[in-house]
Amino acid sequence: MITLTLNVDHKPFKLSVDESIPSSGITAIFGRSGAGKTSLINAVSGLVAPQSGRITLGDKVLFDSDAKIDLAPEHRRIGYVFQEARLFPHMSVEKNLSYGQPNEDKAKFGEVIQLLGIEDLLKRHPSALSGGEKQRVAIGRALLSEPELLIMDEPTASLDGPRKQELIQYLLRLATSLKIPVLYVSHSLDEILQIADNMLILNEGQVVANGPLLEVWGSAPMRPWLSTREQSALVTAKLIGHHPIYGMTQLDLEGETIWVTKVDDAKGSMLRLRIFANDISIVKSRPTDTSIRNILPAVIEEVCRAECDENASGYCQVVLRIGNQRLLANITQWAVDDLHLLQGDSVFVQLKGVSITKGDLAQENKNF
Ligand SMILES: Nc1ncnc2c1ncn2[C@@H]1O[C@H](COP(=O)(O)OP(=O)(O)OP(=O)(O)O)[C@@H](O)[C@H]1O
Repeated sequence: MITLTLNVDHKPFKLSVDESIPSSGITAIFGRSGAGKTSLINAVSGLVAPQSGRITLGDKVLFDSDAKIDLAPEHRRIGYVFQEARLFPHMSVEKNLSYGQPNEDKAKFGEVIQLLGIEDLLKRHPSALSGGEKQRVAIGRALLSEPELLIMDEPTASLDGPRKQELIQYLLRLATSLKIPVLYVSHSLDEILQIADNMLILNEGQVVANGPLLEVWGSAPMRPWLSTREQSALVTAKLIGHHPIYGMTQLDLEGETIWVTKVDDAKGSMLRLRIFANDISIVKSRPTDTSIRNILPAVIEEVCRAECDENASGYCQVVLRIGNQRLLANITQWAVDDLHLLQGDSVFVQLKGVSITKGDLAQENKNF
C-alpha cells in the first residue's frame, strides 16, 4: 500500500491529499490542467517537500513532517519517466540504460531490453532515435534502477498518434510484467482505459475519486469528463471460447454470455469491456426474432439520475445491474414512461456494441 497524506501550499494553489493506493498495478492520476497532478507526483518523488503530511511506500517512510523524515529523491527508490525522454545525449543507448543500474545484472538487462523491444538500438545515440524509441529507453533506464515505484508523467505526450499507440502496446506488456506500482499521469481517457487498473481524479488540488478503474469510471466525478455520446460502463468478462463457425468469441459476464468479435486471448483471460450507454436498449421480455446477439437479463438499479435532461434532449440514464456489475443505458424519457420502467424491475438489455479496452487483466508474468 502507498499512503499519501500531504499538503502542498503554493499560494494561492493548495494540494490536499489523504489517500491510499494499492502497491501493485497502474494507478492513473487524472485531472484538468492545473489540478495538481505534477505537484502530487513531485511530492512523492521528493522533488517538492509538502508543508505537512506522511508519505509511505510499503513499510518505507519517504516523508513524515512530524517525525522530520524527508528522504532525498535518490534514496526513495523511485523510477521517473518524464514527458520528454531526458537521455544523456553523449552516451549510447546501452550506456544510458546501464547508467543507473546499481549492479551489473545481465539477465535483468536482457529481460528489460527485450520487453521494450530496444535490443537493436543499444549502439545508437539518442539523436538517432525516434521519440517513441527514446521513451522506451527512458522507461528501460528507470526500470533498471530497480525502483520500488515507477512514476510516469505523461510519457506519450510528446508523441504523434501512431507512436503513442506503439508506446502504449509496450506499456501494456510492461503492465503485465511489473510487480511494482506505477503512478501514471495522463490527460487521455482512452489511454487510461487501455492500461490503468486504478484511477485517482484530482480537481483543484482535492481528490474527487480514487479506486479501481471500473468503480471510478462509473462514479459522479467522471460524468463531466464524458459527453452524452461517450457515457459508458466498464465491465470485466471471462473468455470462455469461440464460435465454431462464425468469427466470434464467447465471454462470460456474471454467468451470462456476451459475444464479441473474435479475439486471440487465451481461454480464461479476463477482458475489460466498454459498453456505451447509447448502445443499449431495454426490453421487458426477451425478444426472439432479432439480429442482436447479446441480450442479457438485468435489474434496474436507478432510473434518470442527475444526467436526466428531459427538458433539453428528452433522454435520461438508466443504471442496470447484472450480478455485481453495472451498465448504463441512455434512453428517452418517453420510453421510460411507456414501458413503466422502475427501480427494481427485471428487464432485458440488448447490447448493440461492445468494445474491448484491455485484455489479459489477470495474466501472471515474470517478476522484476
Ligand atoms: N512551485 C510552484 N509555486 C507556485 N505555484 C505552483 C508551483 N508549482 C505549481 N504551482 C501551481 O500549482 C497548480 C497545480 O500545478 P500542477 O503542475 O501540479 O498541475 P497539473 O495538474 O500537473 O497541470 P498540467 O496538467 O497542466 O501539467 C497550478 O496552478 C500551478 O500554477
